[in-house]
Amino acid sequence: MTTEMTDAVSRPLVMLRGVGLEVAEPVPTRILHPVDLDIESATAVAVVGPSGAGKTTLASLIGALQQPTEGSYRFDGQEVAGMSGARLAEFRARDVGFVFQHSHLIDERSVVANVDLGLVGSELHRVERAELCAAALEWVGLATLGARRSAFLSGGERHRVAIARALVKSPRLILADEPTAALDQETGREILELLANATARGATVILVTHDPRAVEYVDAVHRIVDGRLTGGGHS
Ligand SMILES: Nc1ncnc2c1ncn2[C@@H]1O[C@H](COP(=O)(O)OP(=O)(O)OP(=O)(O)O)[C@@H](O)[C@H]1O
Repeated sequence: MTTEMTDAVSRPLVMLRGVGLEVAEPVPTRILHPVDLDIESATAVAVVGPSGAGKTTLASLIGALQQPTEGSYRFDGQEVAGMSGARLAEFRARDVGFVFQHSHLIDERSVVANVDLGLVGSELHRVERAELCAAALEWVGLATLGARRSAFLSGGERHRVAIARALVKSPRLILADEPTAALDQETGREILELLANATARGATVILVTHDPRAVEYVDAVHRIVDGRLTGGGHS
């Protein structure tokens, strides 16, 4: 095997080297101290730590929702830090599926129409889109609810739809920020399990969470305290 091939096989999907964030306004503030972090492809990891520690900030840098003020961020070997706004938007649209604390569905639309929002910008034919949406809904266990108006769903069902919307384009990365915070215990577990199972589809899953149960579902846990990654471990 050539060196290049070995690199391609073994390199992490997400590779951060000295990635940090300092904001200038209203006063210069260090939000994230330089972080080195590798996340392997098709694994699930949790980012944990106290409130205000910098978990969401780290996730937003990995999801390219904002740019670091220093360091190198390689996604599958490609440098993301320093990409133009248009290329970042392309990267997010193609490679990242976002799941948030609240499901952010459009209540007036059907379940399947909400899932289809995950394909906005794709050039797929309507029939292919419908097939992908149906497959995503089946995967999250809602195959029979496609036509239902989203306003009539339970909290757990809404989250499943949000996960289907994130997964429908088969992104390589899924970023879930506090996905269980608004759910009861049992439903929270189901959602954690569903997200962790996305690794079987080849997705890499990052869970930002306060939920101590999340560690049971992931391959590694990374802890942030006061804007510093204090070490990670495989669970
Ligand atoms: N753009 C910004 N400008 C100023 N302060 C910021 C900015 N982004 C984040 N912060 C601050 O940085 C700190 C870390 O925020 P972050 O949302 O990453 O924490 P967190 O660990 O996700 O917290 P929580 O668990 O409460 O959601 C907070 O004090 C937040 O107010």
